[in-house]
Amino acid sequence: MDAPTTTPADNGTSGGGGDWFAPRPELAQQDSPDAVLIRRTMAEVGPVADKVTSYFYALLFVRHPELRSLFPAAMDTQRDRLLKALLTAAEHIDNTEVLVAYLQNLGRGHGKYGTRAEHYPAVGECLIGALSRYASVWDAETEAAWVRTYTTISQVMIDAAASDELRAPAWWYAEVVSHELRTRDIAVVTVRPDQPYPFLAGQYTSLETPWWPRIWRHYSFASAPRSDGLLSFHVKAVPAGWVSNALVHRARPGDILRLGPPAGSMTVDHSTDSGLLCLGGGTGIAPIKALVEDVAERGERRPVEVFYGARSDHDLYDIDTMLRLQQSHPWLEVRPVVDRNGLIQLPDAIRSFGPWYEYDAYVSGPPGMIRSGVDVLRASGIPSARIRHDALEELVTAGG
Ligand SMILES: NC(=O)C1=CN([C@@H]2O[C@H](COP(=O)(O)OP(=O)(O)OC[C@H]3O[C@@H](n4cnc5c(N)ncnc54)[C@H](O)[C@@H]3O)[C@@H](O)[C@H]2O)C=CC1
Repeated sequence: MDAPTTTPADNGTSGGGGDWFAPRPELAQQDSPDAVLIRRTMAEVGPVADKVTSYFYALLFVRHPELRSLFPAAMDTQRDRLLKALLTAAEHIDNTEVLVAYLQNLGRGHGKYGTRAEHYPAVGECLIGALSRYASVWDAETEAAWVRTYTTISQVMIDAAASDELRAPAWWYAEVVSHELRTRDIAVVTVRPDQPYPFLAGQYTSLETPWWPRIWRHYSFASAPRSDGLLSFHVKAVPAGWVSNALVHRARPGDILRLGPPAGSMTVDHSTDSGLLCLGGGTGIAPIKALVEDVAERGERRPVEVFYGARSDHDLYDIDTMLRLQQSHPWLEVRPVVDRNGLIQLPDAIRSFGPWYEYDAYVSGPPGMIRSGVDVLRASGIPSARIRHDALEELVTAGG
């Protein structure tokens, strides 16, 4: 199961990185009775999160061996994703808007795994089995709160998946039509989906290669939707990244990949004409390029300022494309930012320009860069609600 998708910077799901059992005491005042019990359990099991996760999967596969084939053969990266997503959802049980958006997206993304409505009770039963074993207080009231919460969670996901099934396939096959190695470890991979693939510039998809079945990784679309229906991704092979290495070093034209549905809300708000301030670090430039194309296609003339960061000149693998776009569009400014021995990092560069408080901001790149980028943007006067980036939980696995 996926972790949260794109979130505005301030909704609380993406700021903290890995600590997924941490209670959120600042929300305690508005908590419903169920939320109080849910958070208490989460605080209690936090210190033994690993054990809870192992026990949860042990229960699931022993009691429901038929579900094993829905998960990858090697469970290392998957291991805490399902539980983490469920607990993230439970944590937001009182925040209907965030919860529903998050769960609908999760429900949609699950068709590609072969998840069906009847699997949800099995997962719920094992979730409760694992929590009840490790929580220090587990009484009838706590169990009832978890059952109610899980029922709400699964119902939203089931409904979203069902309504999506009527509109779109659970996954698309996509044939690699070109594979261009830009540096030793970065490739631009272009694919042709077997059916129309509707998405918005700035979104991402999940992708499975034929070499690692059932291992899905997230990649942002590197272009706005094109009239020929082709989709491009910028992929960097990372150490121990099975999918990324396969895509960079093995994929060739003719290979068939699978794509999940599009996700993410790092998209352009066309209802305003505010300027766009975009920070793209490394392959994080891909969705930024898509956003620029989107503004250009709409014929908008709002200012767009792109800061494109890389560790070295050589790593600015897409600078020619960005500079070409700049030449064609007077409203676009592209500024390459190369680290000087780590002294100046991408987010620092925006401090020398501005003012930015009237801009909408878009941040894309490694999780550390997104975190510090959001801090710098806030400090420069852009309200959190106008800073968009994909959820950090997604990016951690996106690296693989
Ligand atoms: N939608 C998104 O947010 C997307 C995110 N990505 C992610 O972007 C990453 C790209 O990796 P690489 O190309 O190896 O990037 P990289 O490690 O070479 O860094 C790129 C830029 O980010 C800056 N940076 C890195 N860590 C920083 C930190 N802690 N604080 C401030 N600045 C920092 C560097 O100074 C450099 O300018 C991957 O993790 C990938 O998952 C890729 C595509 C889309």
